[in-house]
Amino acid sequence: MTATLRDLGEFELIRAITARFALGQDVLVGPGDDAAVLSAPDARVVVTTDLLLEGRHFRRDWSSGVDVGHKAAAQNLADVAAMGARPTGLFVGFAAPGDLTVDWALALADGLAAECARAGATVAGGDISSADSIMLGVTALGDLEGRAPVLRSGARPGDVVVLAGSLGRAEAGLALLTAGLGHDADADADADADAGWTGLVTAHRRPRPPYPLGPALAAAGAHAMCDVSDGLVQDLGHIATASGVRIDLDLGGLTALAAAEPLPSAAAELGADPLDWVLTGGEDHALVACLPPAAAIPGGCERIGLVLPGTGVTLAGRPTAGRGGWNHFR
Ligand SMILES: Nc1ncnc2c1ncn2[C@@H]1O[C@H](COP(=O)(O)OP(=O)(O)OP(=O)(O)O)[C@@H](O)[C@H]1O
Ligand SMILES: Cc1ncc(C[n+]2csc(CCOP(=O)(O)O)c2C)c(N)n1
Ligand SMILES: [Mg+2]
Ligand SMILES: [Mg+2]
Ligand SMILES: [Mg+2]
Repeated sequence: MTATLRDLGEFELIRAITARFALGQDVLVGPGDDAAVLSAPDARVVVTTDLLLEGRHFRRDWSSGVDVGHKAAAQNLADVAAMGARPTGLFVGFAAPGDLTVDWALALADGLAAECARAGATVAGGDISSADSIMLGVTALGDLEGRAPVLRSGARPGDVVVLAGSLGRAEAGLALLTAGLGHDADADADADADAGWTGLVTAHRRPRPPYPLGPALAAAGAHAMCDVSDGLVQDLGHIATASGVRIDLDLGGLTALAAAEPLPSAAAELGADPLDWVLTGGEDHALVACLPPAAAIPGGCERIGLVLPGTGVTLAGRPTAGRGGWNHFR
């Protein structure tokens, strides 16, 4: 019989989970005391928090515990990188039903640890409770290393909009799973197994934000930056509003992204528009930044648009109305 959380009990579970987390270079006191202690030589610490709920952000029949751990960490670590900071520590609030297997909970811890390792961070603490379905509340910290934080409000007309990371792939993977396709893709698929439709499903299960490019874009002089959690048009809309500018997207560049296999073949199978996935798909956690025109674009980033006077987000000068993104209450 497989042991459940009820069998193990809260404190043995905490012991088993925290044994999976190494003490990171920035963590002076990790899990085990009333609070953690992190070093912050720069004294400017970035802090962000996000929820991840079963049924809303993931399904247990579509994602393994390791997958959910990767996703919960990535969702928060990308926000740290989007401020131009280097991720340091993660705090994980975890609630689950008592009949969840211990194996699932420890797989979650392994996924969290592995994604933290991708970003150079570690899990420094958390909390555990019981609940009717799985709920994760993750908080991430990062070090600005002496740089100024890159806000949503700093874009200026003339800036070039650049993209680091992928767009539309997680949304395509979700669409495949929803249609009952890709469900057979191995639930423990390695994040590097990114060929074909399996790679799209993997992108939904384990987003791979380009963490080092957050600090790199900040160092290159980015005026504004955010990660794409809800969809490119919607998230750039936040930059446009906060900065009081218009952002015009290049049709050619985005069409090329939508034309890159396997997006078009998956879209054809589902009767979907791959450009819609690229423009409105969330959860790839790419980084988008507005760079001054003279700045060198860091390797791994590509130009996708231009900042202009005005308001809103346009595509080759045309309104993007009707192309929105994820909204929890609509
Ligand atoms: N319940 C809340 N209380 C206080 N501040 C909040 C709350 N929810 C969101 N915010 C703040 O609003 C801002 C925007 O939050 P939002 O969650 O939209 O951004 P995000 O985390 O980058 O995106 P996403 O949640 O889609 O990944 C952030 O500064 C966040 O701290
Ligand atoms: C089972 C299941 N159904 C739907 C979705 C799609 N989805 C959920 S939340 C979100 C935006 C980002 O979340 P947040 O804004 O909370 O960070 C998206 C695109 C999913 N991932 N899993
Ligand atoms: Mg949020
Ligand atoms: Mg964000
Ligand atoms: Mg959101």
